[in-house]
Amino acid sequence: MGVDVGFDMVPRLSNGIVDRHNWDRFINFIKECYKDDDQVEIKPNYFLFKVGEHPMLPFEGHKFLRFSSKITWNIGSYIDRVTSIARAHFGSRVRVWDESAYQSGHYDWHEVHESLRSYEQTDEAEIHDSTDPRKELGLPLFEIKDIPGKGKGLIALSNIPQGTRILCEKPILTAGPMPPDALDRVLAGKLKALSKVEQRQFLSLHNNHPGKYPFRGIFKTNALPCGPGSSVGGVYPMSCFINHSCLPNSHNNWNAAAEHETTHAIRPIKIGEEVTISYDRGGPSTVRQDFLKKAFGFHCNCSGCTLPPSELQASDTRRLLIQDLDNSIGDLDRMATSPEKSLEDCRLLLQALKDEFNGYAGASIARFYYDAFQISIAHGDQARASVFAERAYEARVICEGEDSPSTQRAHSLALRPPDHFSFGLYSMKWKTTREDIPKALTTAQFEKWLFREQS
Ligand SMILES: C[S@@+](CC[C@H](N)C(=O)[O-])C[C@H]1O[C@@H](n2cnc3c(N)ncnc32)[C@H](O)[C@@H]1O
Repeated sequence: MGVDVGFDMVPRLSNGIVDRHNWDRFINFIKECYKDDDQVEIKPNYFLFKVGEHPMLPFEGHKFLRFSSKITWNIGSYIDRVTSIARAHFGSRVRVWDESAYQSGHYDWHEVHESLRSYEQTDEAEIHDSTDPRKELGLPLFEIKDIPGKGKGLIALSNIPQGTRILCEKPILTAGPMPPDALDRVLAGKLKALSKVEQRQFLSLHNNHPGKYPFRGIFKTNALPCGPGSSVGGVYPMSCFINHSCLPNSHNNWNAAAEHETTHAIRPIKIGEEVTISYDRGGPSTVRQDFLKKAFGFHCNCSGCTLPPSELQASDTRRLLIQDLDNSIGDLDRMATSPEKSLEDCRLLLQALKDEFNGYAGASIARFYYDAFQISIAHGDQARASVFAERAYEARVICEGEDSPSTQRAHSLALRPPDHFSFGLYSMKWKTTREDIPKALTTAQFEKWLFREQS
């Protein structure tokens, strides 16, 4: 017998880039604190504290639920110190409990023992990440190669973890919309002013529209919009070699502040795999196929378009659902009068995106968490707005990096939701503060609270 004391991580950490980064900092801190202590042993996958009941801290934070032990003569100072370091890194997520004060932990012991067992196994992707010498040495992550049926494309030379910045480039040139002859003339003028190397880079790009206006043809085939919906396009030395997939593994983004284009891995990419982005505008496979044929002159044979018939039908249904939900979330009258319905649509849409993109929906996830933020803050709910903005931030870090203005904006809104212009715009009927974010719910309960689901 005896009483247990310790802390639980509530809600548990995700395997996303932000939580991983915070956990790594915490683990490094622990390592530094106990580097001269024989009672703390570094095992391949975790720290083992050889006091009390030998509590452990794994190197992979998403596996961690609890640090605790029965009270013995030598454990107290270890529990206290690890708890205060954890608190400094994770704040109110660290839930302290003490059975001698009639408090019990948040998780049941079955869950905790399962998490402890998982410490022994290392995730396959992480083995690749940590042992890949190319990444360590800063060597190129890809090569440009001929790809059957697609012209050239980018092939990964190493395993690329989610969130990695694969490319960051300034445009060779940019241009806005204008009639074909004028565009060709403008481009010819811009080309003349470039260096020989840049001229060669531009002229080596693919042209889907050969004929009267060769410069315009190259531009139309390759230009990436300078921001969502922008009519100005930019042409890049390497980013323009990235081919399309309807289930892309990467996301490209124009950073207006830095005036550069980035490409980030939105899911882990295996060595030898092609790096892909999406050129399409959504919708079911036939609509995507028509668009890609008309705008880019190819028939898409990506893994999303070549699913077996029943799976393709399910995917098409999800894509239509995503479009319908997107439209209804954009209805401002509904957001004002029935915000709970708009929020429910966000929940359904996020679930449909996760199902359709196998958990890696990239920037769409950030966009719809931001919609959920707007719905909440427009009715005065700072608590939920803050959580939604934090999730939009985490998704943006993966797709665009910390230096993107949208990422930074999501981060500051997570800290100060009322800074948003629409704070209380429709009502204050959901009024809360950030202090009202619940701290003692299970993950499932927390999600229900977040989306205001009736139980
Ligand atoms: C921006 S370029 C991409 C690089 C191009 N493959 C090259 O060799 O320069 C766009 C063109 O690449 C080709 N392409 C891109 N994605 C493709 C895909 N999934 N299947 C076949 N062709 C593709 C099409 O010809 C398209 O017009």
